[in-house]
Amino acid sequence: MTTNFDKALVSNVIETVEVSKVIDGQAILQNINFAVKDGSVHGLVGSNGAGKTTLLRLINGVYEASSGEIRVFGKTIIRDVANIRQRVHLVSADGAFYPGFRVQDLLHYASLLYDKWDETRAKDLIKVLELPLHQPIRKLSLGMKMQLRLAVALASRPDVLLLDEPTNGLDPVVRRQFLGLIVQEVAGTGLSVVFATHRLEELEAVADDISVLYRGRMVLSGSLEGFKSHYHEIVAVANTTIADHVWEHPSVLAVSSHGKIQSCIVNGDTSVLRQRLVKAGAVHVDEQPIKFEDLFRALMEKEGYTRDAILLS
Ligand SMILES: Nc1ncnc2c1ncn2[C@@H]1O[C@H](COP(=O)(O)OP(=O)(O)OP(=O)(O)O)[C@@H](O)[C@H]1O
Repeated sequence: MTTNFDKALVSNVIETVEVSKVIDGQAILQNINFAVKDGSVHGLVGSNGAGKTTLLRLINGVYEASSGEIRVFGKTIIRDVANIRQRVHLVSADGAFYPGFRVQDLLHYASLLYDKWDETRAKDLIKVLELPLHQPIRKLSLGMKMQLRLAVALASRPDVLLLDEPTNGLDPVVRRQFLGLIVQEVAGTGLSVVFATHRLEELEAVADDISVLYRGRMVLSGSLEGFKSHYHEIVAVANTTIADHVWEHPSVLAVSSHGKIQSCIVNGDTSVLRQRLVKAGAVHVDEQPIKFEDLFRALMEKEGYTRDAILLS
């Protein structure tokens, strides 16, 4: 039986409802609710080992959920993996390749595998990515292999592209080209993308929505615009250290101090805190937009995720 996908009827191309994954008795993901809007780029970030790859593998049907439900285009995926892989393409550095194949052999193989294979698109991509058609795949560099994976993925004309740390190993010029291709594809074809990465500045440039995982739990999910309008950085300059209790407010996510300059990340209205800071002796209080990277760090710190530097003697 094949699933009859009807993209036109759904606004979320991917939905996970209370999804958990247990491997060898270890809870890898717990009660994950995650939704990807049609035609959007959804960034997936988190600490190392948070469960990003596992979530992508669940969506692509590599893994089966231990509990909960995964819907692709509104349909539960459980027993239709082959059909899903025609429409939901996972690109990751450890994806299987046939190292003895030449680039052109792989393209031929992919053309037989994918129903919607676009030969013209494949040739164009190989050309712009400057990939050597006659070279065995085992002789390609890490970055070239990733570019080949992207070319195969885009030429297979998926509805959803799952990218697992796709820009690892790419030089800055190729990385920019790679991101440009993704954005172009989303704008031109309505492709939806889930983009797992540690490069938060890349996500700020391309993502519509961002979800943050920490130790198998979803700690934040929403639109990048929404985060930017809700979270702000308050910077206070004071001649003395502002007492800890002044910063203690439910809206304050994290506080940091650099001598006379102290700052914090605030969720929501900043007016109460600003007044408290002035009362506590701040001579200058300023509010500025937040970078997602700073919000991410503050969230991780709040979750208790910190690392000390290794001191070498
Ligand atoms: N097949 C497996 N068997 C046992 N444990 C696994 C397996 N796959 C993943 N894990 C564990 O699940 C957790 C989440 O791993 P996952 O690769 O999904 O995280 P990630 O967020 O992609 O990490 P990173 O950013 O470091 O790539 C880790 O603790 C990992 O060791």
